[in-house]
Amino acid sequence: MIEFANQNIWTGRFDDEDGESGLRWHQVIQTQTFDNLRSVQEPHIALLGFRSDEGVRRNKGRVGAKNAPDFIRKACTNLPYSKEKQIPISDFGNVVCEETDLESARKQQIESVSELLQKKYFPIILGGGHETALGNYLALADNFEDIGIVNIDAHYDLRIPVEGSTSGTPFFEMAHFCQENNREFHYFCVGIQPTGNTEALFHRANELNVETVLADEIHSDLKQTLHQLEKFLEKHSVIYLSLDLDVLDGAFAPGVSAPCANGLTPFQVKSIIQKIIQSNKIKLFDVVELNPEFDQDNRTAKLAAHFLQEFTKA
Ligand SMILES: N=CN[C@@H](CCC(=O)O)C(=O)O
Ligand SMILES: [Mn+2]
Ligand SMILES: [Mn+2]
Repeated sequence: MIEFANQNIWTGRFDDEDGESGLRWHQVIQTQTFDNLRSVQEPHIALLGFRSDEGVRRNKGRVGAKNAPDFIRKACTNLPYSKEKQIPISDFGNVVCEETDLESARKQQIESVSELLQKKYFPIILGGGHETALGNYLALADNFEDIGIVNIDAHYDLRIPVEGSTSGTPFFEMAHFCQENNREFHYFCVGIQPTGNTEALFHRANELNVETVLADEIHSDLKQTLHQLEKFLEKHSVIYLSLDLDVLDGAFAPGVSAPCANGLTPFQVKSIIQKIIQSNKIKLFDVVELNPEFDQDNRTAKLAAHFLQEFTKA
C-alpha cells in the first residue's frame, strides 16, 4: 500500500526577511504521486519512505522503525536550502508494510523504486529496518547490470533467512539472487564490529568475497579506508549505498534497534558518504534502522538529516 505524501509534515520556520537566501526544505519540497509520472531532465531527488519494522521483529530486535520516515522528514524540514546550490526534492510518500506482510510491501517497493529509477530520479529511501535494503537492490537490479553494494553498518546482515526475510538477512538474499540469476555479487561492508557479528557471519562474508572494513580500521586510519573504498568504486559502473544508523556510536545514535559500542563518529560516516557521492556513480541511497522510540532529542533522526543534506548538493 502507498500512503500519499503529507504536505503537513513539511512545515517549519520562515525567515522571510532574508528572501531566497533564507529558504528551508519545507518551503521547496514538492509532494508528488506516481500518477502520470514524467521523466526528469536534471538531477532530482525522490524521497520515499518504507514504513516497516517487520524485518526487525522477525530478527528479534526492538521494533519502532516503521515510524522512522516521518521523523526523518521532520528532522529535514528546517534544513537550509539554496536553489542555486542544491537540487530539487520531491516527496512521494510511503510504502507501507501492513501487519506482517513484508512480502507484499516489498513487491510494491520494487515497483515504485523501479519507476523512479526509470524516470531518472535519484531515489532516497527512508527505512524502515534493514529489510528495506532488499527491495531497493532488486529494483536496481531490474534496471542496471554491474552494481557495487556499499553498506555502512556495524553488522554484515548476511544471516540465512530460516524463517523468512528479516532485517538481518538482506545482503545474504542479494547474494542468493545473484547466484540464481547468474550475476556477480559485489559487497563492500564498512564499519563492522567484531563484537556484533559471530564467527559464522565472518565466515560467510569470506565465502562471498565481501570486502570488509572494520570500525577499528576506520578509527585508526580513515584515509586508508577512503582509499580502499575508492578502489571498489572504480571497479563498478553503478553504486548502491545503504546506511544503517547503528554503525554510529550509541552516544551519537541511540535511536536504533541495536545501539553500538565503539561505533563510528558522524564525521567518519560523512567522509565515507562524500567519497561515494564524488564517484558520480551512486544511483540509490537508503538510510535505515532509525527507531524513534529510543531516540533522545531526535539526535539520531537529525544525524540522518545531516547526511541527507550531502545528497542535495548540486
Ligand atoms: N539488522 C541487523 N541487525 C543485527 C542485530 C544485532 C543485534 O540485535 O544485536 C543482526 O542481525 O546482526
Ligand atoms: Mn546494523
Ligand atoms: Mn544492518
